[in-house]
Amino acid sequence: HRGDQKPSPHKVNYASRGVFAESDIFKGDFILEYRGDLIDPEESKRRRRIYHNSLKGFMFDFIWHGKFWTIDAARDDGTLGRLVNDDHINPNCKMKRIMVEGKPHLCLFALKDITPGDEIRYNYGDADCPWRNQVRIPWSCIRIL
Ligand SMILES: C[S@@+](CC[C@H](N)C(=O)[O-])C[C@H]1O[C@@H](n2cnc3c(N)ncnc32)[C@H](O)[C@@H]1O
Repeated sequence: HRGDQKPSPHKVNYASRGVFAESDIFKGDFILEYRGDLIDPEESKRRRRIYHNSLKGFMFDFIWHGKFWTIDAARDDGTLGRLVNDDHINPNCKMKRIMVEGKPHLCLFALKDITPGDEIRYNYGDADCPWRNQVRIPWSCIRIL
């Protein structure tokens, strides 16, 4: 859905995409995975150098076994994880690191019951997210779990 077509309970008025519940989701439910390329810091740095600013906002940095990793979801593969927006004040879900066959996956779980029409949002973390200060710079947010 586009955020400007469906009313969001968060009342943030920016022209962008977001993810909205179509059915009931219950506290603790798995919602979706943040899918993309799992890359190391060197590759992450290389891609950040060549990416347009608008693509950098799809790079999700996290720490796993004491090392930095990135899931790069810049390529639009049709999955929804890359379209979920930030809410650092009252998020309704949380991104967690899940190990599957020795590799980390980023999975979103409901923090509370979510009803149809609610926008799905998680806290991007201690990130430098310009929109949190009401400054409209629509690019680059580095998330660190
Ligand atoms: C992973 S994308 C989320 C999907 C994005 N809204 C889109 O349409 O592609 C992250 C980007 O979404 C935007 N974004 C996420 N949360 C936001 C918020 N609370 N307010 C304004 N922009 C937000 C920022 O541009 C950020 O770099």
